[in-house]
Amino acid sequence: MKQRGFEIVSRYQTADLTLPKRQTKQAAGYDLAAATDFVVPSIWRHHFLQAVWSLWRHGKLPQHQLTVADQNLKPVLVPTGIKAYMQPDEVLLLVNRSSGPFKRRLVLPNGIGVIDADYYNNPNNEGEIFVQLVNYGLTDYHIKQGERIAQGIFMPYLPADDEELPTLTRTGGFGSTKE
Ligand SMILES: O=c1ccn([C@H]2C[C@H](O)[C@@H](COP(=O)(O)OP(=O)(O)OP(=O)(O)O)O2)c(=O)[nH]1
Ligand SMILES: [Mg+2]
Repeated sequence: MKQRGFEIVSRYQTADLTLPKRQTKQAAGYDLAAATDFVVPSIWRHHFLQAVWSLWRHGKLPQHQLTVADQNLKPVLVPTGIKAYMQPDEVLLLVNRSSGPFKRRLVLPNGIGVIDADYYNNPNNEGEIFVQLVNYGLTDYHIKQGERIAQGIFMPYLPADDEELPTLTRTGGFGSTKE
């Protein structure tokens, strides 16, 4: 019987993606790769430097520039083309590779991505896993399709005593529960 694993989402069926793999015998994490080439802009290069320039020229940061900068500082969501199925009492934790910051200056701004069991096949995006990334390096980082950008670790999770059971059905991710 199928317990847990990965599948390719429909929109990438013809894109020649490979399913996440563990690299060594006792590796805990299944490496997830980018489904497309993707540029992760450096936060400094485009925004911080512009702000310093503006401060130097005008002695202040105009509000419109702050608004634009804030929008542009939003993390990118890198598609993996992969969805994960698992048991109802399991979760897939999405964590950075240690080489993320070390070699690429890439971090997951959410720390750990929580991929819930009920995200799988949700009606909004089929449960495709996205990796949120921020590039704190000085230059833009060009991810190549197939480059491993994060790893997923399957874990069991525990419910609290006497909880009021949730009734909501997941329809998507990234704030789909409206808060
Ligand atoms: O790095 C991530 C984190 C989450 N997700 C997906 C899977 C997860 O099941 C869903 C919701 O994640 P989470 O509960 O952490 O985010 P939220 O802001 O609470 O969104 P929601 O209101 O949809 O629960 O988004 C990803 O694809 N990548
Ligand atoms: Mg949530």
